[in-house]
Amino acid sequence: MSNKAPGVRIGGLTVVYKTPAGELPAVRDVSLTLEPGSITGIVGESGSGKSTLALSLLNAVQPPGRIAAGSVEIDGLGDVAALSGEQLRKARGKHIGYVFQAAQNSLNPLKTVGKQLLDLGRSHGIEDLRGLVREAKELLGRMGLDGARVLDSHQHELSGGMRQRVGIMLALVLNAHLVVLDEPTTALDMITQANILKIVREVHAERGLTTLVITHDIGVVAEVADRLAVMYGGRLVEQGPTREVLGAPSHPYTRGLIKAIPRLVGDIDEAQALPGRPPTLATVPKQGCVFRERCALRMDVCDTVDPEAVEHGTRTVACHAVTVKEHA
Ligand SMILES: Nc1ncnc2c1ncn2[C@@H]1O[C@H](COP(=O)(O)OP(=O)(O)OP(=O)(O)O)[C@@H](O)[C@H]1O
Repeated sequence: MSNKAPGVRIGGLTVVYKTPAGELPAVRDVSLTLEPGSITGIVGESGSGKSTLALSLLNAVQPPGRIAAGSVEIDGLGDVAALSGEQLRKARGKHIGYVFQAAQNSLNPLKTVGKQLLDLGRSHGIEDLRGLVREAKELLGRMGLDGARVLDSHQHELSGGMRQRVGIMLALVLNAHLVVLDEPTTALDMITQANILKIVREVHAERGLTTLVITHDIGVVAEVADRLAVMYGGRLVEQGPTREVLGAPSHPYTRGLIKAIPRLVGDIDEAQALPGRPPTLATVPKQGCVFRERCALRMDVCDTVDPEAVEHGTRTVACHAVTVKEHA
């Protein structure tokens, strides 16, 4: 991979998990482009398939899951869905930096953070390990931590929020140009969360990265993401420039998500929770629109035909009601 921000093209991606009821899709026919140098936010409620999509970028979906269809083309790496073994190991870390959702608990409890950093560096053939440590301290310092102390600590000596920052440091320290952050700041209070995301944005700009941030909280990405992609029941229901999506959401689900966040609505009394619950793998409708059970705009066609993602200007929306309105 060259030394600049890669573009990523996810095409027709379907990822299934084996369940007692057979193989069921957690991500279904998702197409999404990450433009080089952009920050994309993926939002959606729990179970919508966000983490599964993120894992697919590293071809790291584990059994009982598998990529059943589609491709993930990353500039300089090719289709990662077709990579395996050593090629894949090298790509992770050095070309694709990542923090997985459980990062707070994924450190080795028996080794100090510094020892784990050196292991990471060695496993990727880094010769200048002193430089690596310097870089790690610098990143931790920027995130408000005492770098030397953190590197000397074991996992149990760090709070959840500190561990999350360690996770972000590990994702950035090898200088990968594609960075995937899955719920990177959930253990932090709101102010620290905002600060950390500001730093992520700064590092992103300084290094010229392509970044993907995954969260259930649309407010988290509102300030950092250039583009937003909204997932529901394994489908990508709306995507477009953040300002446009937040300012004038098209899909009824996006509207519901935004209405539910007091700090986006501006007034805590006006925030309204979206009624109903998101589907699970077993309850996602097999035909028709996945959102129809909770949708105020439901029409007959929604019960039988899954809406295609249709481009409306800079926006892509998968909703029959929106398509009908646009063409009226
Ligand atoms: N190993 C697995 N086996 C079976 N089903 C799974 C497995 N991992 C995830 N799933 C299911 O796939 C669906 C998508 O899960 P995923 O974790 O990708 O969603 P998510 O949007 O990231 O949610 P969360 O924020 O809660 O992690 C869910 O219904 C989940 O229960």
